[in-house]
Amino acid sequence: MNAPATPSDLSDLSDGADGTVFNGTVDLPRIRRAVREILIAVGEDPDREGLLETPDRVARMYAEIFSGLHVDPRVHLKRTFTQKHDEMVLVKDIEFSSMCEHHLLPFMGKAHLAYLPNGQVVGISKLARIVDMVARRPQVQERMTEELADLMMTELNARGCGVILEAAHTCMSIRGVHKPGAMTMTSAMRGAFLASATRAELMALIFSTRR
Ligand SMILES: Nc1nc2c(ncn2[C@@H]2O[C@H](COP(=O)(O)OP(=O)(O)OP(=O)(O)O)[C@@H](O)[C@H]2O)c(=O)[nH]1
Ligand SMILES: [Zn+2]
Repeated sequence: MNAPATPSDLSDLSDGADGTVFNGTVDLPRIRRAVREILIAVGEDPDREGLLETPDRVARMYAEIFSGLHVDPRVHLKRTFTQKHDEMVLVKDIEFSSMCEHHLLPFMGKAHLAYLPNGQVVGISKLARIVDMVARRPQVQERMTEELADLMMTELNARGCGVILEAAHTCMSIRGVHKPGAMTMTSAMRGAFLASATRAELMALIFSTRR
């Protein structure tokens, strides 16, 4: 069996076997071939009119929703500016959708990102940008939560940070255990947010104003 292709393998290639061009990071022709195989395996006819373009659509879709594998979210946290503000900064209700690595089905919900600045703050949109980037990978919710916390803590030189994700997993609703409405909550606390008072303040800011 061939070793899985890495981004650097693919970035050297300009054309796929069927003459189409790679986007530099994702092997689109390979995905097309695989989707065609899946259609045959489930008993479909990939040559019927409605399915003719499906392998290509799915390939382009995966290139989009897994684009976070080929980018470094730290770029968004490089530009900080001096601002006296010793209290918590929280951006809450950042909507995201990601892909469960066990079933390749979406999980989607909201991310809440908070940090305690250390003389420098970052543009608030950048916190939403790192959520978007990290979300576009196959993963489990716990890892996504931890990665966001580590990114903020390290890149912002923060005194502390807290990340809370709440998400619905379609692998738990449309199949398997069939529990639509179940929400999975995960949190990752670093530095000053490990103190119960700071953690409690964060929870109150996120959840107490909700109807
Ligand atoms: N901890 C965690 N588990 C997840 C996440 N996404 C999916 N899962 C779970 O991953 C597990 C995979 O379990 P398996 O027994 O290997 O797979 P399965 O037979 O398809 O399991 P069922 O979903 O129970 O039908 C399931 O319990 C999923 O609910 C996630 O983000 N975090
Ligand atoms: Zn799943």
